[in-house]
Amino acid sequence: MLALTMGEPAGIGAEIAAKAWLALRDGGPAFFLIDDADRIGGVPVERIASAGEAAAVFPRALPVLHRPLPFPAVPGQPSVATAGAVLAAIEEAVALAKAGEIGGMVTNPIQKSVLTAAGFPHPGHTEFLGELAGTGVPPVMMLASSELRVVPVTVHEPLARAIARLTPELIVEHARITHAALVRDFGIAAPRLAVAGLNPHAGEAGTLGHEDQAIVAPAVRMLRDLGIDATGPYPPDTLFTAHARPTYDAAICLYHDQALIPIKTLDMAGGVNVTLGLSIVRTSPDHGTALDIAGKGVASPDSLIAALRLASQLADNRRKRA
Ligand SMILES: NC(=O)C1=CN([C@@H]2O[C@H](COP(=O)(O)OP(=O)(O)OC[C@H]3O[C@@H](n4cnc5c(N)ncnc54)[C@H](O)[C@@H]3O)[C@@H](O)[C@H]2O)C=CC1
Ligand SMILES: NCC(=O)COP(=O)(O)O
Repeated sequence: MLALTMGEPAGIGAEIAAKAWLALRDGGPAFFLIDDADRIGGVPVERIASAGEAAAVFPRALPVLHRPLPFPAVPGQPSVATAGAVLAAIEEAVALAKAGEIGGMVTNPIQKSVLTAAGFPHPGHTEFLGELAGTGVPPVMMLASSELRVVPVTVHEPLARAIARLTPELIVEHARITHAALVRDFGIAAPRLAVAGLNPHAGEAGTLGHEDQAIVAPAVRMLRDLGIDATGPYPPDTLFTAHARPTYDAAICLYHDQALIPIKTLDMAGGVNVTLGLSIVRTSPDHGTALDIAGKGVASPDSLIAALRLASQLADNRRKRA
């Protein structure tokens, strides 16, 4: 059983949750929604009092752990007034996962600017979950699809600051956490990591920037010394071609867009965001709140369905290895 959080109530979360239930009600994986049950439309809904009731309900209705909003959300118009409920749903799913009542949690997208305005101190779920369910290593973001897995070493920060923060140690730490997760959660016995360069042509032997030789290449050497099958730095413009992708299990990328542009361009509908390095399983769709189409009935549930399926697989793999 998986828990799905409400995400931003003014976004597409409730709509894609209902559509995902329609797609999965026969074959699963089963999930329940933590949200205000009164605002879920278009599908049969049943309130549940606990996670344990969800499995029996799922084949006939979308099970909802009813957590009322302080006032009705207006599609496309997020409000700081619902921030408390949004964050409480995430905390409740984490608590259920830590208690072993669910196999994992899937998060609907949050409107980060609104949560920041409400005083939320984290850039996103990833860092918040690191605080709630960390394992002594930093939480690491992975975006995964059937064609590509990417891990950005730096994430939600201005690009200039991200580049200034890059060190061999930071790259090695992210690559090690990725390697461990590929073994434990994805069931890959000997993962191959490809490390992207930073500059055009991975620095062209130092003539187009020093970072590839001074920071990225030493990180790759350190990883190989640790027994990890890491190679690079690779010129970023050819690392994601159809020819290159089958040669590695995950690409370690140096900043947010280096990782997310290729995967969203290749497979926006099938891409899933996974947080590595947690004590629990967490996935989410790769897209955001889509305020521009909220309430219009046109949102695609495909990435959420992929996130639910992947969370279920990761939970199964963890159970088997435990
Ligand atoms: N895991 C999370 O909580 C995430 C949250 N966000 C947040 O979402 C908010 C909006 O971010 P944007 O950059 O505008 O990205 P976005 O993904 O919400 O929207 C980008 C474009 O894709 C379309 N789109 C997104 N999901 C769709 C779907 N399921 N079906 C059909 N069309 C879809 C939107 O209509 C829009 O035109 C921001 O606050 C951002 O921080 C963004 C990514 C992940
Ligand atoms: N751009 C990816 C993203 O915003 C996901 O963030 P998170 O909320 O999963 O940390």
